[in-house]
Amino acid sequence: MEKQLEQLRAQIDALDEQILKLLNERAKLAQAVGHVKGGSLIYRPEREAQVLRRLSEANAGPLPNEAVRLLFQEVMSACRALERSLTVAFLGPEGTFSEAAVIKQFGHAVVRLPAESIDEVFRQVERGEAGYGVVPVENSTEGAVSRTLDLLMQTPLKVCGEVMLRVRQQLLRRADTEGGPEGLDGIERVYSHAQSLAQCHEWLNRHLPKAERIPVVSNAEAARLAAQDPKAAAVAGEVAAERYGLAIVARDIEDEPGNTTRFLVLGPEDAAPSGRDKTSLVLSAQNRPGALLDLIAPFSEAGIGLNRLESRPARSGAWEYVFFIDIDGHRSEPRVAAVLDRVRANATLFKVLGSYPVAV
Ligand SMILES: O=C(O)C(=O)C[C@]1(C(=O)O)C=C[C@@H](O)C=C1
Repeated sequence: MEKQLEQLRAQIDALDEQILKLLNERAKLAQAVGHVKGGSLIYRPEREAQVLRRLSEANAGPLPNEAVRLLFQEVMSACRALERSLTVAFLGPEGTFSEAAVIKQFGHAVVRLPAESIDEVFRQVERGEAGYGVVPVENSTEGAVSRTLDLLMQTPLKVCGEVMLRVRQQLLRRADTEGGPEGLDGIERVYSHAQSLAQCHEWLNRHLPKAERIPVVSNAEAARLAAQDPKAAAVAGEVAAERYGLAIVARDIEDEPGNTTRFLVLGPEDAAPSGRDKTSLVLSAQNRPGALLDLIAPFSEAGIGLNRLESRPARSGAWEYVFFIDIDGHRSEPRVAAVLDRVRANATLFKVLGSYPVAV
């Protein structure tokens, strides 16, 4: 057996050297691309999406596509960092799902800048303190993040990407609590972000009906508080458990098994076409019956899929609404551009938030 192991490991060593050589060749090409680009934007979300999609299609296994995606996102992250270092702002503190979304989209070779609020993420990118920002926009269980929608209306920034993150909530508690970390005994308080509490509403009703639910600014803050209080637990992600040294006493406690949060990437420009894109818009119609349906009719007439419609009060105090709409396609495709012109002509407010690749 020893002999066999040795032989196999020698083969792995030889392959690792080849992979390393190839990776460095790739890195040199990325550096050359960086020189060709000159002073223009280094981060090209459409190209990164194309690379990841192509490799998923080419993948013959046994590595699953998810692993291939992760590995190559890190390869591109490292290559990109050779061209220029990127700073990405997100809703902090460290250990939140927003940080996990940054890593999923940009890899580890970026500077991650935790911000205190969604407003602050927008401001940091607007002021140029961060090149990009990542903000949550909707959750499959809880719906829209209204603060993000309100800020999107005003910002000069563009949406240049989206990230889909499967959100798994854990119940965390100090490992040294009475009865050991296995039980729920003695939990009088549960801290978490209001959205996470809502996502685990049924589970908490069933397992901790008497515990007080205390909403705090973030899941990471909840974990920090639970680490100081033996009678408390926190609902948060696995990264928060690691960061605050807490035990996971119940796993995957979200009520919806497919619980997913969608994040948007904000930057100075939107993305070029990648072949599979979305466009986000905000518009408003006159305040009369049927006005919205008339306004969006051109999309279905042109066969353009409308995959999200969210309304927010226009803050005019007159029961007027603005509508956030995501459509299939890139704003530069002639078919899409023609319909956008038609819709713009009839809208009282019209803003293209950006076109970007569908999440990979
Ligand atoms: O193709 C480019 O424009 C590159 O800079 C190379 C590369 C890559 O490593 O593949 C790196 C950064 C970009 O965001 C996209 C792709």
